Amino acid sequence: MEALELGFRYSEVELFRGLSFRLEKAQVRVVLGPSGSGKTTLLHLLAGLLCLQAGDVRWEGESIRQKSEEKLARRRLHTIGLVFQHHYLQPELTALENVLVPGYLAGRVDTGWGLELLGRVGLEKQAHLFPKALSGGERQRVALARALYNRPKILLADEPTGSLDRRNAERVMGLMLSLSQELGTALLLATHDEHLVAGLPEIRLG
Ligand SMILES: Nc1ncnc2c1ncn2[C@@H]1O[C@H](COP(=O)(O)OP(=O)(O)OP(=O)(O)O)[C@@H](O)[C@H]1O
Repeated sequence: MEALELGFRYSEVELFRGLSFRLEKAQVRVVLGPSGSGKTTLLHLLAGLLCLQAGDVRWEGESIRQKSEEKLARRRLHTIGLVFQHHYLQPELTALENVLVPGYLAGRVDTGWGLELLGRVGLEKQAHLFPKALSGGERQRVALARALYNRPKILLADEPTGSLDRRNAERVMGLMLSLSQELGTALLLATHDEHLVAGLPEIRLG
């Protein structure tokens, strides 16, 4: 993924301008900046969820600028995995069914792979539980498994540990780093928590 001279403003407030960087296969970068500096906005632009103003975003060398909503949505399924501060699991689906949702959307459901991913995040025994029966850390681990189901090229994570205690935050962080390395997925992680990501290469806003 490539960001080329990205700029964005909400009316009078300019969040950033001339922001360029590349994310290669399995590369990790952290977006740091105070509250309101535009971390979420940047991730939404990179995911094609917000209209570009200045500059461009390229997925695997291809500009997303001219793509229709429909084309973008189809490409996004295989290109981008998303994890947010809130897990956004479907309450009426089990952990396994939640992990399989991107597979349904992409027309490629593989229960074995879903179970394997749940195993990788330490939740094989919870596969058939509903989200309400899981702890906060467990729900976020299901959300991570779901984000990786289609083997995306890039995982975009927006404050993914923001609602977890220290121990769970470190566990989710560790899993995100190890699984994305293993699958060759690049990771771009926005956070306030500088301690949790100390030593990782950063993009600083604000
Ligand atoms: N739809 C919108 N219309 C106007 N201003 C907006 C809109 N969405 C966000 N903003 C403003 O843009 C700024 C950046 O928001 P953004 O959510 O990207 O920041 P952030 O760095 O992710 O913040 P936080 O760390 O608090 O989540 C904020 O000042 C916010 O109020």
